[in-house]
Amino acid sequence: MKVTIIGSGSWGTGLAQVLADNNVDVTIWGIDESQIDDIANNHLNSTFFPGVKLNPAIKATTDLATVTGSDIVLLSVPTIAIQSVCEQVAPYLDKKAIFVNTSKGFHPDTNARMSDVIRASVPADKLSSVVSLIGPSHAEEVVERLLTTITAVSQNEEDAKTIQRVFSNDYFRVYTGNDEIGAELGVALKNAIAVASGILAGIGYGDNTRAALITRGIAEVMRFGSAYGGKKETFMGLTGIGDLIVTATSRHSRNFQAGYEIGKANDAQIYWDTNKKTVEGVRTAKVVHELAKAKNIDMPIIEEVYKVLYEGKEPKQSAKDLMLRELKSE
Ligand SMILES: NC(=O)C1=CN([C@@H]2O[C@H](COP(=O)(O)OP(=O)(O)OC[C@H]3O[C@@H](n4cnc5c(N)ncnc54)[C@H](OP(=O)(O)O)[C@@H]3O)[C@@H](O)[C@H]2O)C=CC1
Ligand SMILES: O=C(CO)COP(=O)(O)O
Repeated sequence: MKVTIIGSGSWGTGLAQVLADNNVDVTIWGIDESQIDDIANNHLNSTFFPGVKLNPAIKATTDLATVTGSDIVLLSVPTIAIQSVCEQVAPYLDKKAIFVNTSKGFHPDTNARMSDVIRASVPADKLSSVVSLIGPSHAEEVVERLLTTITAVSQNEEDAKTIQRVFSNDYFRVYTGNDEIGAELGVALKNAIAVASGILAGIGYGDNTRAALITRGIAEVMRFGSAYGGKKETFMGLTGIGDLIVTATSRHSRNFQAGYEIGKANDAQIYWDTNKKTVEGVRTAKVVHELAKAKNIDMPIIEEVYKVLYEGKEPKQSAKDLMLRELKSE
Protein backbone atom coordinates (compact mmCIF):
# COMPACT_ATOMS: atom_id res chain seq x y z
CA MET A 1 0.00 0.00 0.00
CA LYS A 2 1.54 3.29 -1.14
CA VAL A 3 0.13 6.56 0.23
CA THR A 4 0.98 10.09 -0.92
CA ILE A 5 -0.09 13.00 1.24
CA ILE A 6 -0.62 16.26 -0.63
CA GLY A 7 0.28 19.17 1.65
CA SER A 8 3.02 19.47 4.25
CA GLY A 9 0.95 21.46 6.75
CA SER A 10 -0.16 20.46 10.21
CA TRP A 11 -2.85 17.90 9.35
CA GLY A 12 -0.89 16.23 6.57
CA THR A 13 2.02 15.78 8.94
CA GLY A 14 -0.20 14.45 11.73
CA LEU A 15 -1.74 11.84 9.45
CA ALA A 16 1.67 10.87 8.05
CA GLN A 17 2.72 10.11 11.64
CA VAL A 18 -0.27 7.72 12.00
CA LEU A 19 0.51 5.93 8.72
CA ALA A 20 4.23 5.61 9.38
CA ASP A 21 3.44 4.20 12.84
CA ASN A 22 1.28 1.61 11.03
CA ASN A 23 4.24 0.68 8.79
CA VAL A 24 2.53 2.09 5.71
CA ASP A 25 4.73 3.46 2.91
CA VAL A 26 3.96 7.21 3.19
CA THR A 27 5.37 10.25 1.39
CA ILE A 28 4.41 13.87 1.97
CA TRP A 29 4.43 16.10 -1.11
CA GLY A 30 4.63 19.84 -0.48
CA ILE A 31 5.60 23.14 -2.07
CA ASP A 32 7.66 24.61 0.75
CA GLU A 33 11.23 23.35 0.25
CA SER A 34 12.48 24.17 3.74
CA GLN A 35 9.53 22.38 5.34
CA ILE A 36 10.02 19.33 3.12
CA ASP A 37 13.72 19.29 3.94
CA ASP A 38 12.91 19.55 7.67
CA ILE A 39 10.56 16.54 7.47
CA ALA A 40 12.81 14.39 5.24
CA ASN A 41 16.14 15.06 6.92
CA ASN A 42 15.47 16.24 10.48
CA HIS A 43 12.25 14.23 11.01
CA LEU A 44 10.62 17.41 12.28
CA ASN A 45 8.00 19.85 11.03
CA SER A 46 9.24 22.77 13.10
CA THR A 47 6.81 25.25 11.53
CA PHE A 48 3.82 23.53 13.09
CA PHE A 49 5.18 21.21 15.81
CA PRO A 50 8.42 22.63 17.21
CA GLY A 51 10.45 19.92 18.94
CA VAL A 52 8.05 17.04 18.15
CA LYS A 53 9.94 14.08 16.67
CA LEU A 54 8.31 12.55 13.62
CA ASN A 55 8.50 8.88 12.69
CA PRO A 56 11.72 8.73 10.61
CA ALA A 57 10.00 6.46 8.06
CA ILE A 58 7.98 9.45 6.77
CA LYS A 59 9.36 10.49 3.38
CA ALA A 60 8.93 14.00 1.97
CA THR A 61 9.45 15.53 -1.46
CA THR A 62 8.64 18.52 -3.68
CA ASP A 63 8.56 16.24 -6.75
CA LEU A 64 4.96 15.51 -7.79
CA ALA A 65 6.09 12.43 -9.77
CA THR A 66 6.16 10.71 -6.37
CA VAL A 67 2.37 10.32 -6.76
CA THR A 68 2.81 7.66 -9.49
CA GLY A 69 2.00 4.21 -8.13
CA SER A 70 -0.08 5.53 -5.20
CA ASP A 71 -3.01 3.46 -3.98
CA ILE A 72 -4.21 6.30 -1.77
CA VAL A 73 -3.86 10.06 -2.32
CA LEU A 74 -4.65 12.02 0.84
CA LEU A 75 -5.39 15.72 0.37
CA SER A 76 -4.46 17.95 3.29
CA VAL A 77 -4.51 21.45 1.85
CA PRO A 78 -7.09 24.15 2.62
CA THR A 79 -10.43 23.98 0.78
CA ILE A 80 -9.42 26.83 -1.57
CA ALA A 81 -6.62 24.65 -3.00
CA ILE A 82 -8.41 21.28 -3.34
CA GLN A 83 -9.51 21.63 -6.96
CA SER A 84 -6.11 22.83 -8.15
CA VAL A 85 -4.13 20.08 -6.38
CA CYS A 86 -6.51 17.41 -7.78
CA GLU A 87 -5.88 18.76 -11.28
CA GLN A 88 -2.11 18.74 -10.68
CA VAL A 89 -1.99 15.25 -9.17
CA ALA A 90 -4.28 13.32 -11.54
CA PRO A 91 -1.93 13.24 -14.57
CA TYR A 92 0.75 11.49 -12.47
CA LEU A 93 -1.50 8.60 -11.43
CA ASP A 94 -1.09 5.34 -13.34
CA LYS A 95 -4.15 3.59 -11.84
CA LYS A 96 -7.30 4.32 -9.86
CA ALA A 97 -6.55 5.66 -6.38
CA ILE A 98 -8.71 6.26 -3.35
CA PHE A 99 -8.77 10.03 -2.76
CA VAL A 100 -8.98 10.88 0.92
CA ASN A 101 -10.41 14.29 1.71
CA THR A 102 -9.53 15.87 5.06
CA SER A 103 -10.55 19.48 4.37
CA LYS A 104 -13.50 21.09 6.10
CA GLY A 105 -15.45 23.68 4.14
CA PHE A 106 -16.66 24.55 0.66
CA HIS A 107 -15.26 25.28 -2.81
CA PRO A 108 -14.34 29.00 -3.01
CA ASP A 109 -16.44 29.75 -6.11
CA THR A 110 -19.16 27.11 -6.40
CA ASN A 111 -19.77 26.44 -2.66
CA ALA A 112 -19.65 22.70 -3.48
CA ARG A 113 -18.77 20.14 -0.79
CA MET A 114 -15.27 18.68 -0.90
CA SER A 115 -16.19 15.17 -2.13
CA ASP A 116 -18.10 16.71 -5.03
CA VAL A 117 -15.13 18.97 -5.86
CA ILE A 118 -12.76 15.98 -5.96
CA ARG A 119 -15.13 13.87 -8.09
CA ALA A 120 -15.42 16.78 -10.53
CA SER A 121 -11.65 17.36 -10.70
CA VAL A 122 -10.21 13.84 -10.99
CA PRO A 123 -10.92 11.79 -14.16
CA ALA A 124 -12.92 8.60 -13.54
CA ASP A 125 -10.05 6.35 -14.69
CA LYS A 126 -7.85 7.79 -11.89
CA LEU A 127 -10.43 7.71 -9.10
CA SER A 128 -11.61 4.66 -7.17
CA SER A 129 -13.76 6.79 -4.85
CA VAL A 130 -13.58 9.68 -2.39
CA VAL A 131 -13.40 8.97 1.33
CA SER A 132 -13.63 11.87 3.78
CA LEU A 133 -11.56 11.22 6.89
CA ILE A 134 -13.08 13.72 9.29
CA GLY A 135 -13.97 14.18 12.95
CA PRO A 136 -12.65 15.69 16.19
CA SER A 137 -8.92 15.60 15.57
CA HIS A 138 -6.47 18.40 16.25
CA ALA A 139 -3.19 17.65 14.47
CA GLU A 140 -1.21 18.89 17.50
CA GLU A 141 -2.61 15.97 19.53
CA VAL A 142 -2.49 13.30 16.81
CA VAL A 143 1.19 13.99 16.15
CA GLU A 144 1.80 13.38 19.88
CA ARG A 145 -0.18 10.12 19.61
CA LEU A 146 -2.98 11.23 21.99
CA LEU A 147 -6.11 9.05 21.70
CA THR A 148 -8.30 10.22 18.83
CA THR A 149 -11.43 8.95 17.04
CA ILE A 150 -12.49 9.91 13.53
CA THR A 151 -14.82 8.75 10.74
CA ALA A 152 -14.06 7.48 7.22
CA VAL A 153 -17.17 8.58 5.31
CA SER A 154 -17.83 7.43 1.76
CA GLN A 155 -20.44 6.41 -0.76
CA ASN A 156 -18.12 3.44 -1.38
CA GLU A 157 -18.27 1.11 1.65
CA GLU A 158 -15.32 -1.01 0.57
CA ASP A 159 -12.99 1.99 0.21
CA ALA A 160 -14.17 3.41 3.55
CA LYS A 161 -13.25 0.08 5.17
CA THR A 162 -9.84 0.13 3.48
CA ILE A 163 -9.15 3.60 4.92
CA GLN A 164 -10.42 2.42 8.32
CA ARG A 165 -8.02 -0.54 8.27
CA VAL A 166 -5.00 1.41 7.00
CA PHE A 167 -5.28 4.24 9.55
CA SER A 168 -6.55 2.51 12.72
CA ASN A 169 -4.16 1.76 15.57
CA ASP A 170 -4.03 1.91 19.37
CA TYR A 171 -4.21 5.73 19.50
CA PHE A 172 -6.18 6.46 16.30
CA ARG A 173 -9.55 4.71 16.00
CA VAL A 174 -11.45 5.04 12.73
CA TYR A 175 -15.19 4.43 12.34
CA THR A 176 -16.92 4.18 8.96
CA GLY A 177 -20.01 6.04 7.76
CA ASN A 178 -21.96 6.64 4.56
CA ASP A 179 -23.77 9.94 5.16
CA GLU A 180 -21.36 12.00 3.09
CA ILE A 181 -23.60 15.08 2.99
CA GLY A 182 -24.34 15.15 6.74
CA ALA A 183 -20.73 14.49 7.72
CA GLU A 184 -19.17 17.06 5.37
CA LEU A 185 -21.73 19.73 6.31
CA GLY A 186 -21.25 18.99 10.01
CA VAL A 187 -17.47 19.43 9.96
CA ALA A 188 -17.69 22.54 7.78
CA LEU A 189 -20.31 24.40 9.81
CA LYS A 190 -18.75 23.65 13.19
CA ASN A 191 -15.82 25.89 12.21
CA ALA A 192 -18.09 28.94 11.97
CA ILE A 193 -19.62 28.08 15.37
CA ALA A 194 -16.07 27.71 16.77
CA VAL A 195 -15.31 31.25 15.59
CA ALA A 196 -18.39 32.35 17.59
CA SER A 197 -17.13 30.41 20.62
CA GLY A 198 -13.78 32.21 20.40
CA ILE A 199 -15.50 35.58 20.04
CA LEU A 200 -17.58 35.00 23.17
CA ALA A 201 -14.51 33.90 25.15
CA GLY A 202 -12.58 36.94 23.86
CA ILE A 203 -15.35 39.24 25.07
CA GLY A 204 -15.03 37.60 28.48
CA TYR A 205 -18.09 35.38 28.73
CA GLY A 206 -17.84 32.11 30.65
CA ASP A 207 -18.75 28.44 30.73
CA ASN A 208 -22.54 28.97 30.75
CA THR A 209 -22.17 30.92 27.52
CA ARG A 210 -20.03 28.24 25.88
CA ALA A 211 -22.48 25.48 26.82
CA ALA A 212 -25.32 27.55 25.37
CA LEU A 213 -23.33 28.21 22.20
CA ILE A 214 -22.49 24.55 21.63
CA THR A 215 -26.06 23.39 22.31
CA ARG A 216 -27.75 26.01 20.17
CA GLY A 217 -24.92 25.70 17.63
CA ILE A 218 -25.52 22.01 16.97
CA ALA A 219 -29.25 22.75 16.61
CA GLU A 220 -28.34 25.21 13.87
CA VAL A 221 -25.93 22.77 12.17
CA MET A 222 -28.63 20.09 12.24
CA ARG A 223 -31.29 22.43 10.82
CA PHE A 224 -29.04 23.45 7.94
CA GLY A 225 -27.57 19.99 7.36
CA SER A 226 -30.89 18.20 7.20
CA ALA A 227 -32.35 20.85 4.88
CA TYR A 228 -29.45 20.12 2.53
CA GLY A 229 -29.88 16.32 2.70
CA GLY A 230 -27.86 15.13 5.74
CA LYS A 231 -29.27 12.55 8.17
CA LYS A 232 -30.24 13.97 11.59
CA GLU A 233 -28.37 11.21 13.52
CA THR A 234 -25.07 12.11 11.80
CA PHE A 235 -25.04 15.45 13.64
CA MET A 236 -25.01 13.59 16.97
CA GLY A 237 -21.82 11.72 15.98
CA LEU A 238 -18.10 12.41 15.57
CA THR A 239 -18.56 14.61 12.49
CA GLY A 240 -21.29 16.64 14.21
CA ILE A 241 -21.33 17.31 17.93
CA GLY A 242 -17.92 15.60 18.36
CA ASP A 243 -16.07 17.94 16.05
CA LEU A 244 -18.04 20.94 17.30
CA ILE A 245 -17.05 20.23 20.92
CA VAL A 246 -13.35 19.89 20.17
CA THR A 247 -13.16 22.96 17.94
CA ALA A 248 -15.31 25.21 20.11
CA THR A 249 -13.37 24.41 23.27
CA SER A 250 -9.77 23.74 22.29
CA ARG A 251 -6.80 26.08 22.53
CA HIS A 252 -5.46 24.31 19.42
CA SER A 253 -8.34 25.48 17.23
CA ARG A 254 -7.39 28.22 14.80
CA ASN A 255 -11.07 29.03 14.33
CA PHE A 256 -11.44 29.52 18.08
CA GLN A 257 -8.19 31.52 18.24
CA ALA A 258 -9.27 33.83 15.40
CA GLY A 259 -12.62 34.41 17.12
CA TYR A 260 -10.90 35.07 20.44
CA GLU A 261 -8.82 37.91 18.99
CA ILE A 262 -11.91 39.39 17.33
CA GLY A 263 -13.88 39.22 20.59
CA LYS A 264 -11.04 40.77 22.59
CA ALA A 265 -10.78 43.67 20.14
CA ASN A 266 -14.59 43.84 19.76
CA ASP A 267 -13.83 44.24 16.04
CA ALA A 268 -13.10 41.78 13.19
CA GLN A 269 -10.67 44.13 11.45
CA ILE A 270 -7.81 42.68 13.51
CA TYR A 271 -8.44 39.33 11.81
CA TRP A 272 -8.38 40.77 8.29
CA ASP A 273 -5.23 42.77 9.07
CA THR A 274 -3.15 40.09 10.76
CA ASN A 275 -4.30 36.49 10.21
CA LYS A 276 -1.97 34.17 8.29
CA LYS A 277 -3.37 30.81 9.43
CA THR A 278 -5.87 28.45 7.83
CA VAL A 279 -9.21 29.53 9.37
CA GLU A 280 -11.88 27.76 7.33
CA GLY A 281 -14.84 28.99 9.44
CA VAL A 282 -14.49 32.55 8.18
CA ARG A 283 -15.41 31.72 4.60
CA THR A 284 -17.83 29.04 5.74
CA ALA A 285 -19.84 31.74 7.56
CA LYS A 286 -20.23 33.54 4.22
CA VAL A 287 -21.23 30.38 2.36
CA VAL A 288 -23.76 29.42 5.02
CA HIS A 289 -25.16 32.96 5.03
CA GLU A 290 -25.83 32.58 1.28
CA LEU A 291 -27.09 28.98 1.32
CA ALA A 292 -29.33 29.51 4.36
CA LYS A 293 -30.94 32.51 2.69
CA ALA A 294 -31.65 30.42 -0.42
CA LYS A 295 -33.68 27.91 1.63
CA ASN A 296 -34.92 30.32 4.31
CA ILE A 297 -33.18 28.42 7.16
CA ASP A 298 -32.96 30.18 10.53
CA MET A 299 -29.23 30.37 11.42
CA PRO A 300 -28.97 33.09 14.09
CA ILE A 301 -25.46 32.32 15.40
CA ILE A 302 -23.72 31.93 12.04
CA GLU A 303 -25.63 34.96 10.75
CA GLU A 304 -24.17 37.06 13.59
CA VAL A 305 -20.67 35.67 12.84
CA TYR A 306 -21.21 36.73 9.22
CA LYS A 307 -22.24 40.24 10.28
CA VAL A 308 -19.20 40.60 12.57
CA LEU A 309 -16.80 39.38 9.87
CA TYR A 310 -18.25 40.96 6.76
CA GLU A 311 -20.40 43.90 7.86
CA GLY A 312 -18.27 45.35 10.66
CA LYS A 313 -20.83 44.65 13.40
CA GLU A 314 -19.47 44.86 16.94
CA PRO A 315 -19.21 41.39 18.54
CA LYS A 316 -20.64 42.63 21.86
CA GLN A 317 -23.74 43.92 20.04
CA SER A 318 -24.08 40.57 18.24
CA ALA A 319 -24.03 38.68 21.55
CA LYS A 320 -26.72 40.97 22.97
CA ASP A 321 -28.86 40.67 19.85
CA LEU A 322 -28.70 36.87 20.08
CA MET A 323 -29.93 37.03 23.67
CA LEU A 324 -32.73 39.48 22.89
CA ARG A 325 -34.14 37.69 19.83
CA GLU A 326 -37.80 36.78 19.89
CA LEU A 327 -38.29 34.32 22.78
CA LYS A 328 -38.88 30.70 21.75
CA SER A 329 -39.47 27.25 23.22
CA GLU A 330 -36.58 24.78 22.99
N1 LIG B 1 -4.86 21.08 11.51
C1 LIG B 1 -5.79 20.28 11.99
O1 LIG B 1 -5.77 19.91 13.17
C2 LIG B 1 -6.88 19.80 11.10
C3 LIG B 1 -7.16 20.40 9.89
N2 LIG B 1 -8.18 19.94 9.13
C4 LIG B 1 -8.48 20.54 7.84
O2 LIG B 1 -7.42 20.24 6.96
C5 LIG B 1 -7.32 21.25 5.95
C6 LIG B 1 -5.86 21.67 5.85
O3 LIG B 1 -5.57 22.31 7.09
P1 LIG B 1 -4.17 22.31 7.81
O4 LIG B 1 -3.30 21.17 7.46
O5 LIG B 1 -4.48 22.50 9.23
O6 LIG B 1 -3.62 23.66 7.21
P2 LIG B 1 -2.15 24.21 7.29
O7 LIG B 1 -2.26 25.66 7.05
O8 LIG B 1 -1.48 23.72 8.51
O9 LIG B 1 -1.44 23.51 6.05
C7 LIG B 1 -1.89 23.63 4.74
C8 LIG B 1 -0.77 23.20 3.84
O10 LIG B 1 -1.26 23.23 2.50
C9 LIG B 1 -0.28 23.86 1.71
N3 LIG B 1 -0.89 24.41 0.53
C10 LIG B 1 -1.76 25.43 0.41
N4 LIG B 1 -2.10 25.61 -0.88
C11 LIG B 1 -1.42 24.68 -1.58
C12 LIG B 1 -1.33 24.35 -2.96
N5 LIG B 1 -2.04 25.01 -3.87
N6 LIG B 1 -0.52 23.34 -3.33
C13 LIG B 1 0.19 22.66 -2.43
N7 LIG B 1 0.16 22.91 -1.10
C14 LIG B 1 -0.64 23.91 -0.70
C15 LIG B 1 0.31 24.92 2.61
O11 LIG B 1 1.54 25.34 2.09
P3 LIG B 1 2.06 26.85 2.40
O12 LIG B 1 2.10 26.97 3.89
O13 LIG B 1 3.41 26.87 1.75
O14 LIG B 1 1.03 27.74 1.78
C16 LIG B 1 0.43 24.13 3.91
O15 LIG B 1 1.60 23.36 3.93
C17 LIG B 1 -8.27 22.36 6.36
O16 LIG B 1 -9.43 22.30 5.59
C18 LIG B 1 -8.59 22.04 7.82
O17 LIG B 1 -9.90 22.46 8.18
C19 LIG B 1 -8.96 18.89 9.52
C20 LIG B 1 -8.72 18.27 10.71
C21 LIG B 1 -7.68 18.67 11.60
O1 LIG C 1 -10.93 20.54 12.46
C1 LIG C 1 -10.17 20.62 13.39
C2 LIG C 1 -10.23 19.69 14.53
O2 LIG C 1 -11.11 18.63 14.32
C3 LIG C 1 -9.15 21.70 13.41
O3 LIG C 1 -9.76 22.87 13.80
P1 LIG C 1 -9.10 24.29 13.46
O4 LIG C 1 -9.04 24.37 11.95
O5 LIG C 1 -10.01 25.29 14.08
O6 LIG C 1 -7.72 24.31 14.07
